[in-house]
Amino acid sequence: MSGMVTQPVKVHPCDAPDGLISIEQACFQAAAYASVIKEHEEVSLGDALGRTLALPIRSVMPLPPFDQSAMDGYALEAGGGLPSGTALTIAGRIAAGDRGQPLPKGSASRILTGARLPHGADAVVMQENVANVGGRIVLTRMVRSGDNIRRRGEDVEPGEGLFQPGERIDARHIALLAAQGLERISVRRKVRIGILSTGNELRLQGEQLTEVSFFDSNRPMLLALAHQAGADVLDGGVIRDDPQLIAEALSELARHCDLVVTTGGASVGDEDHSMVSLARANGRGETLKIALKPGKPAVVGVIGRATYLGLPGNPVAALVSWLLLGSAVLAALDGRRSRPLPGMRLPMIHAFNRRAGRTEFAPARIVHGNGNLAVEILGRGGSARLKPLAAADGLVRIEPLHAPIAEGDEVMFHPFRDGFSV
Ligand SMILES: Nc1nc2c(c(=O)[nH]1)N[C@H]1C(S)=C(S)[C@@H](COP(=O)(O)OP(=O)(O)OC[C@H]3O[C@@H](n4cnc5c(N)ncnc54)[C@H](O)[C@@H]3O)O[C@H]1N2
Ligand code: MOO
Repeated sequence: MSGMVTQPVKVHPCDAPDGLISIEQACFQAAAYASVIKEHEEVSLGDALGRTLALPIRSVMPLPPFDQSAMDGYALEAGGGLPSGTALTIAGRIAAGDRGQPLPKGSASRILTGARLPHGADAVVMQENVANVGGRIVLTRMVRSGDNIRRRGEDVEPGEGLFQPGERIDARHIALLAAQGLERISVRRKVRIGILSTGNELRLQGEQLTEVSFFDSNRPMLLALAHQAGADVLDGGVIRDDPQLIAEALSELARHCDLVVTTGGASVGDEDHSMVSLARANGRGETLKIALKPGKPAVVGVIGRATYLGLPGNPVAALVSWLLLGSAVLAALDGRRSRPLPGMRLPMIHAFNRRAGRTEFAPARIVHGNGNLAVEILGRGGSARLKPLAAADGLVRIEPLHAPIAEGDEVMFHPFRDGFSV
């Protein structure tokens, strides 16, 4: 994936059979229609999760803020080193949060983890490495200056650059910002995503089905994925296969959104209206044919200031296309680096026959084969099937030339998890 790529990606011939473009090229082309959201706002640290930093952040204080003990034990002056067998009298006790007293010469102070090192001490010996003998400690191993001390500023120096704009805030960033005492940060406005489904066959939940209709599942899925991605979401409903109606709905959503997503009508059938509707909405764009299975057809473009993504109608295709193209566009809108989906290589528990040519994604679950982890593909080839997708632990990604797949062959496995999306 490549949201922030600045040059076209070279397409390897193997990645692009029959004039299909590679996934990287498709992501680049989709992201090229998006420009970074300029507006930003201040939020409290408590509301910063999932937001994208708008301004750089420098440290305002050193971390740790003072020299402190890394262990429960005894603070002492080791100087050039104290050999095993050295005996020291115990003077005082300093717990975390105590001010403590300066260390008298030739003595050791009881100290607990996180407590400020007393004046005069330059090392801490762990309590496991001393013997207590009548109010004194006897070292049971050599202690050197600096042992078990966290130095002021060893983690963060004052004035050091911490984060650049485009950093997406998660719990780790919140921890560091909180340790700096920062209460509010500047983040970009949330991306606004409008989503609609197209298709005469589709009905909203609660509507009456006929013998030729069924319920729309893509729009609810994509609304959930957009929420998971931290966006503000607008529901554009279900629109009939009428380019004029679709164009009007697109224009309306584009007025309020940074990204408009449709599913259905991305392909070449008589009722595939994405491209025509885009033009009628005074947008511009292009149809992509991607070396991707499922998710070959997609339309990418722009309507006014909104980026447009026309995803294929088959539900698994819509999901895979969203995870690839959607994440590239969202990263570009958010001014973030688009990162690859997290994944790990795992062996297949079974053989899998397929045609070489396209990168293939398939729902899969993790199984324990001979005590090791392996993956099993679910619902073979069903890009319209929802149950295997819902039962899966993630998606396997099979490289274009990997065919057929033998039992034990390694494939990339991308786990589903909370926030799995973009
Ligand atoms: N002659 C060709 N036919 C098709 C091609 C092709 O290259 N040549 N590509 C196939 C592939 S691959 C896919 S994927 C689909 C993509 O088609 P569209 O994006 O035009 O989608 P539709 O035809 O409108 O729908 C496909 C399928 O998905 C169902 N669908 C659509 N929207 C929803 C929804 N919101 N919720 C649930 N299900 C939905 C729809 O009823 C169809 O069954 O085209 C192939 N054909
Ligand atoms: O996108 Mo289609 O088969 O590739 O489902």
